[in-house]
Formats: sequence, C-alpha cells, structure tokens
Amino acid sequence: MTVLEDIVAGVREDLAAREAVLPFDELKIRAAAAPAPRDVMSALRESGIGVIAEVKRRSPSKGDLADIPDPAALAKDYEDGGARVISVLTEQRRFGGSLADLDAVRAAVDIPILRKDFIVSPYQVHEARLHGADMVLLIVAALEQNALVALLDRVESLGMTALVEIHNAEEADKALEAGAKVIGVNARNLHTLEVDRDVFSRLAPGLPMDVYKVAESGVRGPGDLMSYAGHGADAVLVGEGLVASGDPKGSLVKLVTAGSHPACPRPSR
Ligand SMILES: O=C(O)c1ccccc1NCC(=O)[C@H](O)[C@H](O)COP(=O)(O)O
Repeated sequence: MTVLEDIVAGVREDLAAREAVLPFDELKIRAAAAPAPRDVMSALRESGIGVIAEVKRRSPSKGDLADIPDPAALAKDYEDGGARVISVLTEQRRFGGSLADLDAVRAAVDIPILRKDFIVSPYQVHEARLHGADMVLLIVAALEQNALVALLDRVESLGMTALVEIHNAEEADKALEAGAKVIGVNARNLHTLEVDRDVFSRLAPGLPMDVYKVAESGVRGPGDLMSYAGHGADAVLVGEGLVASGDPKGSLVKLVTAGSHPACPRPSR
C-alpha cells in the first residue's frame, strides 16, 4: 500500500463515522443554507504571482512541523501578509487537521479558503461548503476518472472552485478531460513522498494558456517562487516553508513581495 492509498483508507473510515452522525441528506440541507462562496478566480487573478498559504501541523513526509494551537491567528497573519487563498488541511490522522480548523479560519478571514483533504465522496464536498470553504482540492491520483468528473461537477454546482492536482502527464490529460480550470502541479509524489521541483516545468507547457496553474510543494523561499514563475506558474502553494520557518507571516511577506516584484516573471496570456 502506498502512502496515498493508506491515507485514503483512513479518510474513508473517518468519513463513514461522520456520516453516521450527520446523514448526507441533512448535510446537504445545512450546506445549502451556508453563506455563498467567494469568487476564487477573481482573487487568484489579481496581479503578480499569488501565494496560497497553508495551515499544516504535520505531514507523512516530515512529521511534526509546527504546533498550531490557534489556526485562526495563523490564518489572520496569512491574510495580513498578503496570501491570496488560505489552504486548510482537514485530514486528521496524518496531518492533524480538522473541520474545526476550517470553521476557525473561516471565522477569522475574508479571503478565499481551500479545503485541503483527500476528497473521495460528494459528502466531503458538501462538508467543505458547510464549513465555509470556497475551493476544494481534487487529487487526480486518488480518483477514478468518472469520480473526478462527478466531484468536479459537484464542487462547481455548489459555487466553489476546484483545485485539480496532478503529478504526471497522464494525470494532466485526465484533469483537462474533466474540465479543470485550476490545476495544481504537485512536486511531491504522493505515493513515494519524493519531491521533484522540476515536475512543474515538465508539465506546465502541456497545459492550456487559460488554465490557472498552481505550483505546489517544495517552496523554500523567494528563489523557488521565482523559478516556478519562470516556468509559467500563476501561483504557488506553500506549507512547510511557512509553518516551520519560525516566522510564518514574515516568510509569507517575502514570497508575496517577490511575486509582485517587476522582475518576477509573469505568465503570458
Ligand atoms: O506533505 C506531505 O508529506 C504529503 C504526503 C502525502 C500526501 C500529501 C502531502 N502533502 C500535501 C501537500 O501537497 C502539501 O501540503 C502542499 O503542497 C504544501 O507542500 P509543502 O510546501 O512542501 O509543505
């Protein structure tokens, strides 16, 4: 069993436990009454290279990263530091996240929020909506094509935006066939945990100009942001480089400053 397969197995168990408490039909009713989602694409298309700042306590690849007793305070620092979107890991077993984190961040900031989890069921999409997410991660490597298509449609039917994550050319084709408008290229292989920052430069040229491209993982500082931007990234998604830096807000400001500098490459559109 690969790391991703192990994570998904645990996600399915935890999901079943939540659904036993809150049935899908009731969840859908509650989610439909939630405040409308924010316009993610407008936020993403602001000038410069965007930074999606992640609330990440631990991970399979690095173990404990940061003690984040107050995710709302970190999210507020991210918002004040210029983050375009805040990514909230809600997977509990391997990342120490929760839907309570999503609630706390939603109550603290006005910018869009991404629910970062291993989405395999429409139940989780409605959960994301109920708990204030504007964007939902869909990992191609974790989904059969028909499930990817159905979940992408479900995300968009609720007014949210999908971040469709790929790691190779086959997954890029699947994402495009499913109609992805925002594609995240993860430098991290979710089966082996290997990080290869060159994955983005290999895959980005094969993605259409009108697809919004997010470079995910392995951003250690402004140099990596500039490199990803030079290969066509519209935004970067950063977790460890912020939460484990000792100064998440300060580290974010350096990234945002680099991404808005005139010398920073911009995707040609
Ligand atoms: O981060 C991991 O170890 C990991 C392992 C297995 C599946 C997903 C994993 N991370 C999710 C992400 O993709 C990252 O949290 C995100 O891209 C930020 O990466 P980083 O800036 O390198 O923390």
